[in-house]
Amino acid sequence: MNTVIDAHNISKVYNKETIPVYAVNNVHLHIERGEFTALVGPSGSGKTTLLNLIGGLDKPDDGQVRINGLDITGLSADQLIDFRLKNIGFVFQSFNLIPVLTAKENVEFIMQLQGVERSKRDARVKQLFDQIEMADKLDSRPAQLSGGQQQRVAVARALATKPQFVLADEPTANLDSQSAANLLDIMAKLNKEEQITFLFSTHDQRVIDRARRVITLVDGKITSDTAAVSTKHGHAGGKK
Ligand SMILES: Nc1ncnc2c1ncn2[C@@H]1O[C@H](COP(=O)(O)OP(=O)(O)OP(=O)(O)O)[C@@H](O)[C@H]1O
Repeated sequence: MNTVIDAHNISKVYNKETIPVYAVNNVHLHIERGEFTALVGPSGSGKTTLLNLIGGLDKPDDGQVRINGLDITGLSADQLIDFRLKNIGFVFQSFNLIPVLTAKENVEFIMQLQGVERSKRDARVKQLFDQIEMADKLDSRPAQLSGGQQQRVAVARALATKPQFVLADEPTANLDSQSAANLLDIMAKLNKEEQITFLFSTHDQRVIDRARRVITLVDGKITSDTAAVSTKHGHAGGKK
């Protein structure tokens, strides 16, 4: 067992003083290294809230989130920023690239913040742009790239510092079907060849079909957790 994410009975309640909304309601979730898992559920079911709690962008009202055994709910705001930089890659539906920077600079940015020396940065950037099949677009600015290309750069940025896992909140929501399929191919390849752990929320059935495990949230609770047959993790299929 190599648990990367261990969310232990976590809850998040909005509007506590008026009409409380249990956005995440007593959720228990384990993610093992190397998973390729989709979080699905109707609009408002709590997917973004759960990803934000796991990624340390928000704190639960109850319960604990452990990443590689470390309880991140106990960290201060500054410690969390540092922890996120070093351990978690984020991909958002709106890409969130910095418009004035080139694709290369967007990917390099966090490594620069971390003081990674130039030769190591260059080597990592080259490797990542080969992996996202965009070695010819290093110097393009986001506005010169298609949505699919921008999202591939966002995936490269998320991976630049070799995080423990990548959280992707509806990564294909703003992509046409061909770009979505291409992004999924790249994510699946990175997962298979480099054992990068992906947890992504989605409404997109084609994305759901590519996942090896599908977790369904309804009203802030996990209502089903299904693994595909014959994954390398030995999940036998059906309900976990
Ligand atoms: N900052 C907030 N203040 C109050 N309520 C919130 C806040 N953020 C989310 N909620 C509520 O929490 C619930 C879960 O929202 P969340 O965004 O996590 O759902 P979701 O499954 O990601 O939805 P979608 O698929 O539409 O993005 C919803 O009822 C939402 O209205």
